[in-house]
Amino acid sequence: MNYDALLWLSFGGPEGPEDVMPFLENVTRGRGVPRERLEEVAEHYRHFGGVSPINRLNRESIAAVERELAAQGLELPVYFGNRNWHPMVEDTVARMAADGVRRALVFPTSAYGGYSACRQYDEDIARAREAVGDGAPELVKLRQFFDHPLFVAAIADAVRAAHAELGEGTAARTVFTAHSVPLSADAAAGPPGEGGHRYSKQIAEAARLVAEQLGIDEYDVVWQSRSGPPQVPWLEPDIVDHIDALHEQGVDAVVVCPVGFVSDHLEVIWDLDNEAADRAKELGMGFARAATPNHDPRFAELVVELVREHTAGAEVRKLSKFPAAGCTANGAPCAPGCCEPAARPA
Ligand SMILES: CC1=C(CCC(=O)O)c2cc3nc(cc4[nH]c(cc5[nH]c(cc1n2)c(C)c5CCC(=O)O)c(CCC(=O)O)c4C)C(CCC(=O)O)=C3C
Ligand SMILES: [Fe+2]
Repeated sequence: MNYDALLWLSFGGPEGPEDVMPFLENVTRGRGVPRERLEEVAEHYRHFGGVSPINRLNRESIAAVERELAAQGLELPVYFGNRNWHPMVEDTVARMAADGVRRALVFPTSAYGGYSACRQYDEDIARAREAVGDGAPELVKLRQFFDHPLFVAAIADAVRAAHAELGEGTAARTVFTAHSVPLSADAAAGPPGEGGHRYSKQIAEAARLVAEQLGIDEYDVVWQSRSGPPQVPWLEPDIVDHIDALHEQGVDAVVVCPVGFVSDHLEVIWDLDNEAADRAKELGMGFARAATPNHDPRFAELVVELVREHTAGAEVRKLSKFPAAGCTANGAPCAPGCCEPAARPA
């Protein structure tokens, strides 16, 4: 096999109250996020004792992937590194080099394109290799998987289960959510010359594929967890406002599916299970939240299948017409100028 390891690359999250502010400062450095927004988000973390579930969830997924690799007879050690919190990717890549890893595949914990969901993970790879210097391993990032049949099937089953939770006979509206991004970032998503909006178009496509599998014709795609200064426009509507709008239209129950995320990290459990669920309750609406795919056995199978595309010539399975993007070496962008970051406020 031409690869020595798999690097699991994620966002990171605090693991105690004293981590919260330094973590948030890492996330927002140079991004013009107002102090009040940081204080507000810090409160969300403190509500859970300053511990985000994201690192634990990643460790659980890694264990499942290790079992799946072993079951398929693949000997590939898995390393874990994050963009914003320990284990930091720079430290992990240094350890990989010390362990003699020459070439590794990288699984980013985001299924989509766009700056925050794809290109920023390339930047993390480049930064980590640069920090290690000579002897840093070659790092090949796995492709976007929002349209992979295993991903779509796992989410479709989760949406079906959430509808079942509300009970037979409840006609709940299915609402897909993803992390909002600045409109300028979405406009710049994708290779130059394609018209942009790769991120929001891929979210819409994933939602369409899930709805199609379930035979659902009526559904919505909305956004959550907006950040940044209030004067900068981000993708809308927000899920909480959308619940109000559905209520006004006479909809009496919703199933919310966070199709933009792979695990129940803090933005899912705060923004959906608290804020959106509370609003639905206030309005007397039924509310159920579809599980994210990380605990579904198909998620580990998906990761191993993406690995096998590189190690065993496995078929590149995908359900959409979007090109298979995001697979790059050593942090290069997919194409020059692909998914450039939004202009930062001075
Ligand atoms: C597209 C997207 C994804 C999905 C792709 C992927 O999964 O990678 C994602 C995931 C996540 N975002 C997360 C947390 C945060 N995101 C923030 C801020 C921001 N997110 C953005 C976008 C995205 N974010 C953007 C454009 C900003 C503004 C700052 C900037 O321009 O970069 C902030 C700052 C405070 C605030 O919310 O204002 C926090 C704390 C966590 C971890 C939660 C946990 O700890 O469990 C995860 C998985
Ligand atoms: Fe975020």
